Amino acid sequence: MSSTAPWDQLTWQPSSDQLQQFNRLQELLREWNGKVNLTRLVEGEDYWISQIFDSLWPLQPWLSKGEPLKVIDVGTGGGFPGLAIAIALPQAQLTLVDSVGRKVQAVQAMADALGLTERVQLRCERAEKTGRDPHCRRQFQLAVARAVAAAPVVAEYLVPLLSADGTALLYRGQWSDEDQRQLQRAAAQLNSSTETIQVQELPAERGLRHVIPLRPQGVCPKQYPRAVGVPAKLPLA
Ligand SMILES: C[S@@+](CC[C@H](N)C(=O)[O-])C[C@H]1O[C@@H](n2cnc3c(N)ncnc32)[C@H](O)[C@@H]1O
Repeated sequence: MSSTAPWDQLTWQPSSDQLQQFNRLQELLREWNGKVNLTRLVEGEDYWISQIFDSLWPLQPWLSKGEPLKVIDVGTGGGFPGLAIAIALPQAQLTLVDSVGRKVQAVQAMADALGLTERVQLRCERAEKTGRDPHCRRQFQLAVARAVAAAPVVAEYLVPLLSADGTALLYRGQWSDEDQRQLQRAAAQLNSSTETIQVQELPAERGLRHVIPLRPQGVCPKQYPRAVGVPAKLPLA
């Protein structure tokens, strides 16, 4: 890592053990990327800024509290933001979901190699199924998704998973007023609402990032998420 650590911009700093785990995760990604196409963001600032920092900057309120927490990462792909969160929040239980079996196997192997087996559970399934499973529905204080689908689609995946006091974090690059209007319409149908948008300029001129928090306003109607494929085909907005 370069001497200008990206988290100098955050209120949270990783411990030396956590830094070692991030380094180990980078080695594991290199190893697994040779077998499964997980991510192209593995080296240098691609890894430290576009993967680790970008996964963690929206979590500062949770990072500073360090309380026990159930977190779900939907569409985890090569393990982001989920594995970075598991390292940064040692009190958290993580559930990572992806529908692609070979990615799930690789991320499970990486979690095991990092000593996270006890706290990280992988599920190979569509998010529409996860949201209807009573073991998952309304169970999570934090539900996150990065680069998975359009925001109204992601909202339909995440909101049914939230506990009454839970928060969904939708990681986005660009964000427009029209995006916000569409998401608000979708959120209302899910009995939830958007909170203040978080904005962060990534270090090393890697662009602007937005995270849109959603909070439940009551119980999510039973019909959501709809059947596999329907949220993406007929987005709520
Ligand atoms: C572009 S990748 C992003 C991976 C990771 N979140 C990241 O930011 O690097 C999107 C991932 O979402 C998964 N995905 C998309 N729709 C899904 C769904 N309905 N259920 C489960 N996984 C889904 C895909 O299989 C893919 O691995």
